[in-house]
Amino acid sequence: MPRSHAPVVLVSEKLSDATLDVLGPDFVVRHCDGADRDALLDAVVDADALLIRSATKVDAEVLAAAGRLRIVARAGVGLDNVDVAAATDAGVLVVNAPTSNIVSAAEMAVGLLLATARNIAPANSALKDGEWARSRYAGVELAGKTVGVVGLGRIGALVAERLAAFRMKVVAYDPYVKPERATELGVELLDLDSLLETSDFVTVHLPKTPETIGLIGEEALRKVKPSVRIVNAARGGIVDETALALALKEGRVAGAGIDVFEFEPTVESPLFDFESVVVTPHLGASTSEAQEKAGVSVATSVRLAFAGEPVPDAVNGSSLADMGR
Ligand SMILES: NC(=O)c1ccc[n+]([C@@H]2O[C@H](COP(=O)([O-])OP(=O)(O)OC[C@H]3O[C@@H](n4cnc5c(N)ncnc54)[C@H](O)[C@@H]3O)[C@@H](O)[C@H]2O)c1
Ligand SMILES: O=C(O)CC[C@@H](O)C(=O)O
Repeated sequence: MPRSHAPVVLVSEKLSDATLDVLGPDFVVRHCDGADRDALLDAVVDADALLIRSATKVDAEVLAAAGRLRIVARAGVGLDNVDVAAATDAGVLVVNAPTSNIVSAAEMAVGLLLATARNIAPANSALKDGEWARSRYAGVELAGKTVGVVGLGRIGALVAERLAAFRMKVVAYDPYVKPERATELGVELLDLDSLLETSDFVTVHLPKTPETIGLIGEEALRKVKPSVRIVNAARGGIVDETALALALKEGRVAGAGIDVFEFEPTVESPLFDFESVVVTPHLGASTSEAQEKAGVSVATSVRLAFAGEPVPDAVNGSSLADMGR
């Protein structure tokens, strides 16, 4: 492809160097800050492809500004920041990298769960502040406890396998999963209420959809054991932060591990008031391995698309030709 005719790829978030290596000289790569709305709206005007992570919101306004756009490639799993229906209407192919960061996300959830069980974060802070507080930070074991996995998809299944190795009983709620899959994983499928009533830990691995927003909210949090610890490394808003803060305050929940927030980026949440809550700034996919896989995956998809080939990870068609491009 001669450089003067090379498609313009707009990269709106930090992606791995491997992403750019895969694109190579066949593409003109430009960068902008996808979280800066005005900068994004300006830069997208002459982009043929847009490469994003979770902080760039691709909605109808961005798609309308993007006169030449043919593909949006999400270097990760969640597509809640992309209006896929509007992209389809605009003839824009949407792809993600659905397996790139699942191991990292699962390991993060297990890490948060262990951190909440053993008070690792507050004990660390207290000791560094000069306090040797052994009795204050006594915790609980995982072995013999029940963990409820809400959403038994790719990440939920990896979490289930890992927590079974800690000798936990694993139960799950996922009305869309095949019972044979649960059996294969050694997981008992339950309805949501039974999971909430019986679990010592609850870990959420759902996509953010109108159905899942607030699923773990006031009503659900009135059904849990007071000793429960809740982990959300899926999406902010699936666990309602205000309802969780109230449940913690009233002693209806013992602790939580939270990687994702309703509004991101944020430096405020009612959950920050609780020592029993460990928080991280959406780090589930932030490992060198996951970022390399995600970047290579989306760059490969972009190459395939512009070569007129089918793109296996496309979610609203299979090639640019399918989108009338
Ligand atoms: N913290 C992070 O950095 C990070 C990293 C990767 C993914 N994620 C999030 O994790 C989510 C899950 O990823 P995945 O790869 O496991 O997705 P997946 O599609 O493989 O699994 C999601 C599961 O949720 C189930 N589900 C959907 N709607 C449901 C509902 N209303 N009730 C119960 N179950 C429902 C589905 O049947 C599916 O089994 C992603 O959508 C993304 O938002 C976060
Ligand atoms: O872009 C990120 O770093 C987060 C990705 C993660 O939340 C996902 O859904 O894949």
